[in-house]
Amino acid sequence: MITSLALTDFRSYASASLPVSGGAVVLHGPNGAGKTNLLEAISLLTPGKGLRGATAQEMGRREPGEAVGRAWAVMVTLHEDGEEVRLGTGVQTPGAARRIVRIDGETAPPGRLLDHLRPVWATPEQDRLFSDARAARLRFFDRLVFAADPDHAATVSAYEKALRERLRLLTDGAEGKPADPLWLDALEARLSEAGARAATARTRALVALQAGIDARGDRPFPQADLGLTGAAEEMAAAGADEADVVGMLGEGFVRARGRDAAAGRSLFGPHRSDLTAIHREKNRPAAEGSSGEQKALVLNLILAQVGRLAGQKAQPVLLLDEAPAHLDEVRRAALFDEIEALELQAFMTGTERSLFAALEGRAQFVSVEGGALFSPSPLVGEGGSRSETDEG
Ligand SMILES: Nc1ncnc2c1ncn2[C@@H]1O[C@H](COP(=O)(O)OP(=O)(O)OP(=O)(O)O)[C@@H](O)[C@H]1O
Repeated sequence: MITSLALTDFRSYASASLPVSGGAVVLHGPNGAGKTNLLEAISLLTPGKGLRGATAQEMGRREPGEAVGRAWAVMVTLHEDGEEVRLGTGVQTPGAARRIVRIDGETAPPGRLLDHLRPVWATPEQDRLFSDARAARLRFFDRLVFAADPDHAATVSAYEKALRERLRLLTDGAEGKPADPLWLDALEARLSEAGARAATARTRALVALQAGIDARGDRPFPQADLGLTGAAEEMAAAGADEADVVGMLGEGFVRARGRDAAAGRSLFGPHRSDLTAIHREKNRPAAEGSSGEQKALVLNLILAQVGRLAGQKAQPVLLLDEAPAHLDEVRRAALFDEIEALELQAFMTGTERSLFAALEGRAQFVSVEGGALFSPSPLVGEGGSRSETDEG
């Protein structure tokens, strides 16, 4: 459980800190107050670019007129099996491109964060997840996969790195410098192995997720029948050996060389796989659903996933940006009840406190305004009041 949070020169925050209670934390305040920035900060305590998909440079605070973002830091303290663990991330020089990760003060590879915390998020961008571009949907799904299967993050990033290198080699070749065939073979071998591993992990996660969704039939959220497109995923789902998937991908990459070089894009491989969903009750593709329906489908998927992770040492933490605003009252109440029932830690944003009326007395309410955080409400289980203000 996250017990405190501190930000330094992160986005709109010069310096802010917040003691956090377990369960639901409601961040409310006007547009532009910094609510999403706070969720983004927590989303950086997992490998990747966080919930905005932004670069480390964009995250450093800039005063008007400043061209380069400052050095920034995000720190959280966790309670884990009775022990305190400190996770931190940030950059030490203004404008640095690569953020570093610290666990209990020691520099650590980002993947180690997943030993402690598994943030899962839903943002307004996902309201059109199923009708949106394929790449965004696959990224969303991959994140759900690696919340339960940390190795998947490393697999996907190794795959993407090899894919970029192969394309560079092929496009250099198209400009007259022939690609070194041995290097190309080596890259494609690496790609095929990582690609097969990723496809297998996705397929396994899909089965588990679908089971989780099916077990949630009594909830007032729409259910999805999920599927994965992509030759590698289809082979994995049919029970093929991973070695056979590696072989199929290897041949595919060789065949695609000329086409990829001409197009300047990688047109073959499991980076082009897709998550499909049928709205079960309506028996229609989720892509045709309204944004409210898509949001509810996405939340059901996320809740099924965090439900699987709840109670494990590496704790799931749910980050819901403006989710309640997009749900009707019944689903909103169901969401809040579920967060409580699963004993999840969840940070939720909304412009109006009234959207969270059902949580009054059951959650920590934090008012966010102008880069400052204020939490005057009595905290659940503590009987007293606690307040915290920081300069913005
Ligand atoms: N690097 C940065 N330096 C300084 N300010 C920043 C930086 N990046 C973003 N901001 C500011 O943060 C504010 C946006 O904060 P955020 O997105 O968290 O708002 P919000 O409270 O979620 O608003 P909404 O309700 O509209 O979604 C904007 O005013 C933006 O200018």
